[in-house]
Amino acid sequence: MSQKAASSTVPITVTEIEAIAKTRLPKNVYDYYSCGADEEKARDRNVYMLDRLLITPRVMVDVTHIDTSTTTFGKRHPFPVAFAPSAMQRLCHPRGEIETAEAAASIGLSMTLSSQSTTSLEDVAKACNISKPDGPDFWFQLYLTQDPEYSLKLIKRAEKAGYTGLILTVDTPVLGNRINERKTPLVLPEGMNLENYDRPKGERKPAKERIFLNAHTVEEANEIVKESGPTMHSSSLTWEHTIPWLRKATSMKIILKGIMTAEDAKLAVQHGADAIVVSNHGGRQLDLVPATIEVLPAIAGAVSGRIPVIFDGGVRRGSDVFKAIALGADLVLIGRPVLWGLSYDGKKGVEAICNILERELSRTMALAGVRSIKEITKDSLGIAKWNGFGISKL
Ligand SMILES: Cc1cc2nc3c(=O)[nH]c(=O)nc-3n(C[C@H](O)[C@H](O)[C@H](O)COP(=O)(O)O)c2cc1C
Ligand SMILES: CCCCC(=O)C(=O)O
Repeated sequence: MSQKAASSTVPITVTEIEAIAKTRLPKNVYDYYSCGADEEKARDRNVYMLDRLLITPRVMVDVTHIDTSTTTFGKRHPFPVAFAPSAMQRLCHPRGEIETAEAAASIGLSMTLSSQSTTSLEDVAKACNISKPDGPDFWFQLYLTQDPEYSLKLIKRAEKAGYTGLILTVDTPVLGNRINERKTPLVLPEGMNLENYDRPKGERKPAKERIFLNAHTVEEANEIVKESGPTMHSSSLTWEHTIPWLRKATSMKIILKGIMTAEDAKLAVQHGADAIVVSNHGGRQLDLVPATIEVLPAIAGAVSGRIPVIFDGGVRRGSDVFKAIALGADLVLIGRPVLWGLSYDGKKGVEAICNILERELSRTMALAGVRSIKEITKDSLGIAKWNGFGISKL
């Protein structure tokens, strides 16, 4: 190894990039990004359960050519990773969501813009020319609001701007109990707004200076809605009404984010969802739920290839992507790693995160003896036996 390489300070793992981001972000912003709900057990379990899975490598396989690419909805992804929606990215970088979108476009990975973005959906679309036929898919994440007409306007705007998928987040009827956020409420600085919500100029922010258009309890929601009006999130989504209503409203793909059981996955298929995201919201909603990797096999089994199964929660290495694919995911979303990359070095930082994950995935595949995404199956995985020595195959 050359002296230069040996003394390089360039971060080479996602964890190293997070450590740098932590030193650059104000404490309350870092805490908001990193936190989970309640005792953060679900957030930590996502990572812990991925770590418990072991890879059982096969040798004497010619791995001279590794192909990490995959296709969903007819779009080719250079590797099976896309960006999860995450709110308020200008808190980590002055150009926030635009830098993230530029990184997505340059690497060719799909991105979901949060409805709670600090850059408007139109500005992101324009900056990155999201309708380019050879570019990646850009999806728009939606929290349905109390007033369906208000949501409808947002949906129409997203469609007109060129977003091809609508990710409806279904795990947030009320906000999870985020202890840090309750103790030190995060208030957006002057000049920063939730740009997709077209409140008339000068109208005050939601009650109690909440920046989230959501409440911690149903009682609080009923109180706040009187003051904050139609932008308040809805707690009344149902299988019977919500998907048919969305179907009428838009021709974008409808993707349900926050599915954690095989039963709900089947209902999503029955009600015509185009895809689901297996997600516990990065452990930020209900604490003490299973890790997403634990529920993935049953959900993938229930869906049985009828629609794409997208996965998120705790993915920090290429080997985590490998494990999720092995257990039935078609595509893997990363949430916090994008925020760490953005805080570290804007677009370049997000690209660095992607490059790290791609290289790690490709190396994992070569060392495990598989050559393509299709060849990654649960045959490559094992788990240490609870009560003794040895490995159980999954
Ligand atoms: C700071 C932050 C903001 C988030 N904002 C949103 C959001 O606006 N909409 C949404 O559906 N999910 C949101 N999520 C959840 C992510 O989309 C994703 O499910 C989760 O972060 C995945 O876990 P990971 O961070 O361990 O990769 C947010 C997550 C974080 C950490
Ligand atoms: C109402 C939720 C706001 C953003 C979000 O989803 C998160 O912080 O996890």
